[in-house]
Amino acid sequence: MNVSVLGAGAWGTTFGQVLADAGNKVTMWGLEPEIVEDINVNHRNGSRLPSVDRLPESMTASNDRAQAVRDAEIVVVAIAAQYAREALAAFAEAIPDDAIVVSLMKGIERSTGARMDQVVREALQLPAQRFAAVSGPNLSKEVAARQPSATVVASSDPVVAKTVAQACTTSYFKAYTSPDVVGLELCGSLKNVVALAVGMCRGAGYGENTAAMVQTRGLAELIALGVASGAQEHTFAGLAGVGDLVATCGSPLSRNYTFGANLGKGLSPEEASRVSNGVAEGVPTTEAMAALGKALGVETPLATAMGRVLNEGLSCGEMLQELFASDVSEE
Ligand SMILES: NC(=O)C1=CN([C@@H]2O[C@H](COP(=O)(O)OP(=O)(O)OC[C@H]3O[C@@H](n4cnc5c(N)ncnc54)[C@H](O)[C@@H]3O)[C@@H](O)[C@H]2O)C=CC1
Ligand SMILES: O=C(CO)COP(=O)(O)O
Repeated sequence: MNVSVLGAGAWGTTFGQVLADAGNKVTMWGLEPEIVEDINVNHRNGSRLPSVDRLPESMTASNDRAQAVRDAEIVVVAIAAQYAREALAAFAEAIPDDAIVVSLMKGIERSTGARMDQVVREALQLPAQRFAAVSGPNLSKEVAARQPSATVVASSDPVVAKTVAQACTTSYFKAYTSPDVVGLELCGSLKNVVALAVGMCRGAGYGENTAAMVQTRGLAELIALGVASGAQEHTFAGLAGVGDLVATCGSPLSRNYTFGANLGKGLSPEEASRVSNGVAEGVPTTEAMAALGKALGVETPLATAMGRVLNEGLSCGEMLQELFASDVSEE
């Protein structure tokens, strides 16, 4: 198939390689002219994905929006979540009327509280049947090294989910399908907030018990928010839920975990941001997660405490005390 990938960051480029390995013709669109040139001339993305020496020949890149999506049967979006709406508006006229649009993004829009399925569909005036979301335990460097990994493709249309899953299936990358778009979106975006908190505990020097406590209580928050939003509970027990939580909360390859670890070591959010290699989506999503909890009447002690870390400079010890402050209650 002809597939266009909008956003030539670490994951956009890695997923482009997966699609090319699966036999598709892949056109990347990148904002940065030097990245587009690097892909076309050197078959590399040295700034965002330096671990890959040579990208497949069937991957090319363009700065020209109309040219990048002209023949697309599938358009994949991998842009930092807070900029997605504005960036996509510029593609609205150019994307072919029958193309499927796939979001790889894991964030909540801070200014509106919208999930990425909502942002993409609003920005492109896209019916639900032409949308799919992809989410799972997919640390880009590991997938780029073609280590065996799996993901989930969710769409309200099972044919669309299957089409996208087939388009990104390779000998090392396995895609499962799901009808639960809302659950998948919430798993992918909200686990980043938990990864910030677990990373913070690790950076501060705490061990397995503390990390397990924060990760598990975080999962409980994800499930409560998901169920109140109409998601299916079992999505949270799958690859996109527990699977991605385990990968992201356990790896220094995760930007969210690393951002949190730097906070735990005593860096301010601004300092942690400066040394971050790529977008840490959990930072703007923290506020959105706490706001979602308020709107749905769901308690979000972890997101609320992490919000205070980011906005008021709470230390890791103070953040954990916030979690301990509630009355004795059933788990
Ligand atoms: N890296 C990973 O392991 C994974 C990342 N994701 C998600 O995929 C999304 C993209 O992540 P990465 O590519 O890794 O991030 P990155 O930080 O490497 O790249 C971000 C991309 O957003 C683009 N961008 C930023 N502002 C823009 C604007 N105003 N207009 C157009 N483009 C703009 C940048 O040019 C860049 O291509 C994020 O939501 C992330 O959570 C999902 C799974 C795995
Ligand atoms: O979502 C990811 C792995 O599944 C990537 O996590 P980071 O965005 O924290 O690097």
